[in-house]
Amino acid sequence: MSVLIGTEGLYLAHGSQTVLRDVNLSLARGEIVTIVGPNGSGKSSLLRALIGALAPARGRITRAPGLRIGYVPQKLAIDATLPLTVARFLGLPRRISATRAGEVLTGAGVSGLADRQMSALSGGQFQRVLLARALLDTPDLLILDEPTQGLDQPGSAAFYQQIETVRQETGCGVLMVSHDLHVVMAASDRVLCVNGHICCEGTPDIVASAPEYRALFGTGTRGALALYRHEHSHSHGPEGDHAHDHDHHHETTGA
Ligand SMILES: Nc1ncnc2c1ncn2[C@@H]1O[C@H](COP(=O)(O)OP(=O)(O)OP(=O)(O)O)[C@@H](O)[C@H]1O
Repeated sequence: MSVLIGTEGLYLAHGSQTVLRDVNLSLARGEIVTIVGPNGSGKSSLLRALIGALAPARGRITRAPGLRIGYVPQKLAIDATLPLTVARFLGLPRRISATRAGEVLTGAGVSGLADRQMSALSGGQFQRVLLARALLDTPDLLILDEPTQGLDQPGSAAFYQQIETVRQETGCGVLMVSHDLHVVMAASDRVLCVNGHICCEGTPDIVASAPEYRALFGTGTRGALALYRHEHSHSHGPEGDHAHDHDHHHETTGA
């Protein structure tokens, strides 16, 4: 198994606030791993650390030599008044050939969009274009932060299907954050459930039946709007003797 990226005892902080504790993970080529967890649980911070945009407060991140990462951000605001075609957008900041633009758009499942205006794309098309941009460097690892935010259920399912196709065609590893619990459970090889630390992890079946996951998300994840209540209390050794109680209400949209 060829490990692409891993962490050992990783702690992340914003200023004096520790947002993630003692994260140990590893991701291999060809795997699709999804991170789930409530809002503010540290998911985006973890992705940002893995791409090198947030320095560890403690611990280590190891990357395979020469690892190429393609990143799809959570949000990308483009001025709607700016005339910018999809092909031009893909060529920022480095110019690319029309052939290459066509290739990555095809890889993202939207081959006909090159000449469209970015401002005229639907939410789903926009996300596909961001995916196409992430494919430009032929990444070994694709990292996606809530790539289906704002998409409806069929749109989300189609997007994840495209990720699966990319994985099959390129053999890359995929790490993504998602709130689409039902899709996550169907589309991932492994799931990491995060809430300030990794609460539980494993195959979707194992995670879905883990008490920590059920405490966060309940037993049914099929509703269009899942209201979940998180109450868990546990302690971690040997140094993390923090017992904590959470009592949050969260709304997950698009689930
Ligand atoms: N740049 C920053 N400066 C200060 N605090 C930050 C920064 N980014 C995130 N945080 C804080 O770190 C914590 C974790 O945020 P993060 O964005 O990693 O969570 P998340 O699980 O991705 O949340 P969501 O599901 O809402 O996207 C939150 O309390 C957040 O307010």
